[in-house]
Amino acid sequence: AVSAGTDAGDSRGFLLSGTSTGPLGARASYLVERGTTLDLAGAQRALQRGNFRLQGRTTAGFGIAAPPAWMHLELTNPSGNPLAYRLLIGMPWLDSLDVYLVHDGRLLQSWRGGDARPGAGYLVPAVGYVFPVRLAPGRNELYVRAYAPEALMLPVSLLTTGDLEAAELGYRYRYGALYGFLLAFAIYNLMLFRGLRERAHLYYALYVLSFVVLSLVYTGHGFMWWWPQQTGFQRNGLFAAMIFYACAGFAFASRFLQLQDYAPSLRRWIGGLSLLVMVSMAVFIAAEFVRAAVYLAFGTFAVFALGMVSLGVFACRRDRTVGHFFLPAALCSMLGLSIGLLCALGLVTANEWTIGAVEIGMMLEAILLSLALGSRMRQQKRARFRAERLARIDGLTGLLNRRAFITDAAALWSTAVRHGRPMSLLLLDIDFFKQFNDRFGHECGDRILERVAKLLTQSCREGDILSRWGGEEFVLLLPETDLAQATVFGERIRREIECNRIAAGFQGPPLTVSLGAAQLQSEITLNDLVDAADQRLYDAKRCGRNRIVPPVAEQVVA
Ligand SMILES: Nc1nc2c(ncn2[C@@H]2O[C@H](COP(=O)(O)OP(=O)(O)OP(=O)(O)O)[C@@H](O)[C@H]2O)c(=O)[nH]1
Repeated sequence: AVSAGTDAGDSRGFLLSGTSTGPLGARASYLVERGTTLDLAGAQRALQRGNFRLQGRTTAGFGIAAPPAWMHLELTNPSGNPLAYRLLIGMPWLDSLDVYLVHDGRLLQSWRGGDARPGAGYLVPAVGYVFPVRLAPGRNELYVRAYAPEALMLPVSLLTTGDLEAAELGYRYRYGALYGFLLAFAIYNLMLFRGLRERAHLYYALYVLSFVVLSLVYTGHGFMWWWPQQTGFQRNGLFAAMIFYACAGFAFASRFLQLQDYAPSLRRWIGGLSLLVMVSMAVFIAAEFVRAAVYLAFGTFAVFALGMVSLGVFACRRDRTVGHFFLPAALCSMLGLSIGLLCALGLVTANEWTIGAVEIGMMLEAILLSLALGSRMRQQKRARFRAERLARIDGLTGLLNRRAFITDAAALWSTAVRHGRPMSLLLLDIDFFKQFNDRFGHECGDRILERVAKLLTQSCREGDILSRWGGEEFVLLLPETDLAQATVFGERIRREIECNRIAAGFQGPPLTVSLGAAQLQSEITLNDLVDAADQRLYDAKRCGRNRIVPPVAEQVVA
């Protein structure tokens, strides 16, 4: 939205044409205020003495924890009429900003801005400080004194009202999208944490939210809209959010990369250092050690940028699948963060893209991590499903175990009781299994159990519940089956096992089974039904084995 104006001035001045100028940093000269504080007259004298220096960059940078700096810019209006412009100092986190417009050596107007002063005068969030200047015909001079203890840069340009509005609109869309996306992502992770109780989601939500707070502070959105009078909060909020962002990021990385499984001491170190950094920052803020807070915040950021990528590499080297998702995501955000840091240190020229690199990196990271979290969730779901399945299954026969039987039977039980439907239970026990085991060995015993299980599975109808009750005992719950039908079914099984030569291959007597059958009666529990069948199984054993009780002929009396 910004076009370069006509430049026919000398290396320090700028000839205005009425259109927007590009960044004017290379046209201005600068003086860093060391020791004594200068007022306008002092700055003018320093200029005359030749103490102002060119930086030769489109945007001047003074690094972190820098003292206040002065800028002087000559603007020549060659037309016969005043030119109205918006002077844009594109740095929303300046603590103090004094702008003086001098014409023919006379002060025409001055403005005061900066977020160390209550009220958000002249601040346009994300865009910077905007002053309405009228540049009279002839030679105008701008003197700007700026101070930002965190990181000082001075992106200066003159915009027409239309170009400024277009730029503002662009920023509004950009931050609307950024905050909307990140907040939705944070809420999504908080909900996942609530449902799954997995702390990686909580830490990620905190990490994203602290970035949003950090961005609200440094773009001035928070100061403009929510806390225009709280200058202390504006300054300390930045330091606190920087530290919290890094610590939440490390906590998330430790958890997400499951460091506790293969690098528990590294995890403890990260936790300990994070705590130390947070406590130190709290002390610096309370004691108003601003320089110490600045160094700690930026130092932590640098360690964070390196640390996140190193953790990703470490996890990949340990063959952790999550590392392969994490590393590219961390690379995106850390690249953005590093560009932002270099920009703050004055090592990279500040512009819309270098200052916004952190946000772009953060968006990319969130997108990549949402894929990673999704895949991790899928993996965990599969593992949980496997574990749940294994917990229900008898390892030898592959049938349901006793616990799973009781759970599954409960559902059928209540339906049968509610609707007065018949239901029966068969308890089956292999005869003389001990002898068989003793004679042919435990291994052969196992094979027999597997074969009996297979035969029972093939004999069952859909809807029956078959389970290994324990040892060489099996149970069958038969819905929609009365006692007569159950005993017929049980008898068929008994005969099949007897004739099927289950124990073929072993030179021994044919394998037989005994069964007890019982039918659901009103007012009894599943336990009662099992007990009744067990009693009959005992009777079957007592009466010589290889039979079902009640026998098929007695169905009517049961
Ligand atoms: N191979 C094998 N044997 C098992 C398993 N579970 C239990 N057993 C054996 O099954 C045998 C059951 O013996 P008992 O309870 O005396 O019953 P039985 O020999 O079948 O005699 P009756 O039931 O009275 O006909 C024991 O020797 C157990 O060690 C298993 O998973 N594999």
